[in-house]
Amino acid sequence: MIKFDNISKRYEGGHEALSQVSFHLKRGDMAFLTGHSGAGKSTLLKLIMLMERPTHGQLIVGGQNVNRIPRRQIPYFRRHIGVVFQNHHLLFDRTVYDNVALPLEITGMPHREIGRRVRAALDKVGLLSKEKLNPIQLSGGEQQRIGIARAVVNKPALLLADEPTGNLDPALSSDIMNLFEQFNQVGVTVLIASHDLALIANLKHRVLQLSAGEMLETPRELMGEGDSFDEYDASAGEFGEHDGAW
Ligand SMILES: Nc1ncnc2c1ncn2[C@@H]1O[C@H](COP(=O)(O)OP(=O)(O)OP(=O)(O)O)[C@@H](O)[C@H]1O
Repeated sequence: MIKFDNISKRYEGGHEALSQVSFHLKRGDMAFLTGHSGAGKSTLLKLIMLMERPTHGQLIVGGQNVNRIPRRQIPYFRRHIGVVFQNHHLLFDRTVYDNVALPLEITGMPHREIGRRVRAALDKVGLLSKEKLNPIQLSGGEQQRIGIARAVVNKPALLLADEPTGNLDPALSSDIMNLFEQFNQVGVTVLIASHDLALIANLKHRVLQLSAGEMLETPRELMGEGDSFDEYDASAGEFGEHDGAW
């Protein structure tokens, strides 16, 4: 699903944020990305979602060489990727429902289908009863769940998260990680950047560690192309009672 092959990234006028990073995350994998502040975690995620481009090396995401994806194709490429941020970027002048519906509205999906998918996503994060509220009326943990519902409403093959539990207490953080595990268990590939070493140690997933832009984990499974998005069967991601929506 994701294959970094000797990737380096140097920001304009800056130093090298990533140096010759290689790793392979296969379809259906779940991994954590750790490292000190400034180690390059956000940069690595930004390369995967094409918010930044590598300076050197080959990066394959969903079977596509990202260097060859033209700018106009980027919005279509991103539809396969759900992203969860620490500060969830919710719109506080819209309802919970509208926030989660946003990624579907821009695809021009029919309203009935949007309603079905939004409610399925809210159900997955346990917040179906809050759809009419404004996010400001929700707790920090609930707001983060809304951010997750919005990230998965498109049924992405790949879920990225940048410090998704940064503002939450340990119990809520653990709940949020359980949610990511549930999505992973139904086939979604998950990569989570996190500082929370205690939480990561408990969860026993693969850990990719960055230090000053270098990947410390011995690269595994570097051979072969990344798996393509096309092979991902979103219907395989079905769980819960929602009539086939997932
Ligand atoms: N747009 C940019 N322009 C120039 N330098 C940048 C830019 N974005 C990040 N950097 C630099 O690249 C390095 C890696 O930053 P990055 O945000 O990827 O680290 P991080 O591991 O996510 O850190 P944190 O945990 O603090 O968020 C840092 O030295 C940072 O200052």
